[in-house]
Amino acid sequence: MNDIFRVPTAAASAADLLGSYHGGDAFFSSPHQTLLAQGVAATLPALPVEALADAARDLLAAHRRPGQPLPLLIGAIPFRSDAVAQLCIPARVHYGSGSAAQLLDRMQPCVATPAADVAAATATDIRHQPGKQGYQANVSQALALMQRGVLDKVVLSRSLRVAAQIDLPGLLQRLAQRNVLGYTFAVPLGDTQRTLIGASPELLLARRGRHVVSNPLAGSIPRSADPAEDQRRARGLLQSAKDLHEHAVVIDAVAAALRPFCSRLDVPAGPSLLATPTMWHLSTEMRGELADPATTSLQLALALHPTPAVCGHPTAAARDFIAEVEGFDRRYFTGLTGWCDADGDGEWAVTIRCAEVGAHDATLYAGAGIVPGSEPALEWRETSAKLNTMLGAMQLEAALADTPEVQS
Ligand SMILES: C=C(O[C@@H]1C=C(C(=O)O)C=C[C@H]1O)C(=O)O
Repeated sequence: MNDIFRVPTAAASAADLLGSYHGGDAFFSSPHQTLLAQGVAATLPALPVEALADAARDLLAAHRRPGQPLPLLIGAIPFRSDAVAQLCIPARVHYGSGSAAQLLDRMQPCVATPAADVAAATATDIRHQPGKQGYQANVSQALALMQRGVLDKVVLSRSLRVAAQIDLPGLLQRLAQRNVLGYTFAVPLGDTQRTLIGASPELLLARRGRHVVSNPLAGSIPRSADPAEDQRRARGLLQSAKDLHEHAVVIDAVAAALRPFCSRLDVPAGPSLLATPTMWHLSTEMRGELADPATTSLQLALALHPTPAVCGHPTAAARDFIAEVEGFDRRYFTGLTGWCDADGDGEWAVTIRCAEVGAHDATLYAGAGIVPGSEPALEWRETSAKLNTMLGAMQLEAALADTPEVQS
């Protein structure tokens, strides 16, 4: 777990900050620290991704004021390198400490709260892109390319558009309450009146001083409500040759990208299990020491992005295949969400288990890693289980179960 952050001056509890969130604020919580950011002091201009880290460093340096809190940038970076990042220096940042247990205690009343914030979304209000057949055909096509040696791994995803009016504070509270060990976020997307919101279990990169942590996840199976079956699935995942290969592809790529920045990098010999309320994942936490303490968390995160956990391997072939077959724009899904301060410290989560929420609709996303041995029907089921993180918090699980496969 990312435990390199200890809140220096805890002005509020994480639960207080969650209770203070309003649409238009930015919110980011990890298991050890919570940030609530309000207002905008400066916005990073639209830039090619290669220019982002230097521009961020310059903007943050220009906003350092003696005697004032350290400025930070918070926001989201899209999956594609040619799309626009949403990063700003907020006018005010409130820091909260908060263990998972504290959040749980404080948020318990939410469990009993009825779904007053979702305006009766009905089955016909849900649009799949692609639908089940199309998604499974994409998986089959990827497997054929793998047989020809063109691809080693590719992550194929799908989206769901739900017509509903969603109360963002209520949704954020339920996401945080249900995913206390993850990274819960809300980022306003410029002046579009849309918000990126989610609860990711995956830490791409955290840096504090010289210490860096990365915790990639890859290789997954849905949880079961039956405890014995749940344990059987977890044990099976840890022994599955297909999933261990899918995981190793990611760990090798992340370690190779991080190593040039580090004087030391410790990579465990094999993965462990990580549980979310909906999924089991194979997880490897690597820790290192930076060779050059001037390397920022944003610079490191961009050097790792996109890992084969969200794109594939080789990267360029996987990216091309995704653009060709997926049939929708991922936008911020499978990008990065987090923050970086003027000292270069920061936390960047992989933007998954998320939705883009507008005034009258939300688009939800989920993907799954495809490697030789993957089965199209099981990958569809895996992505459905991943969608349940958001659908559950929106209290729409039942609506999805009832819906016919309506494609947009
Ligand atoms: C792409 C997603 O998840 C990614 C893919 C995983 C997998 O295929 O096993 C696991 C975690 C994430 O790295 C998603 O949740 O949408």
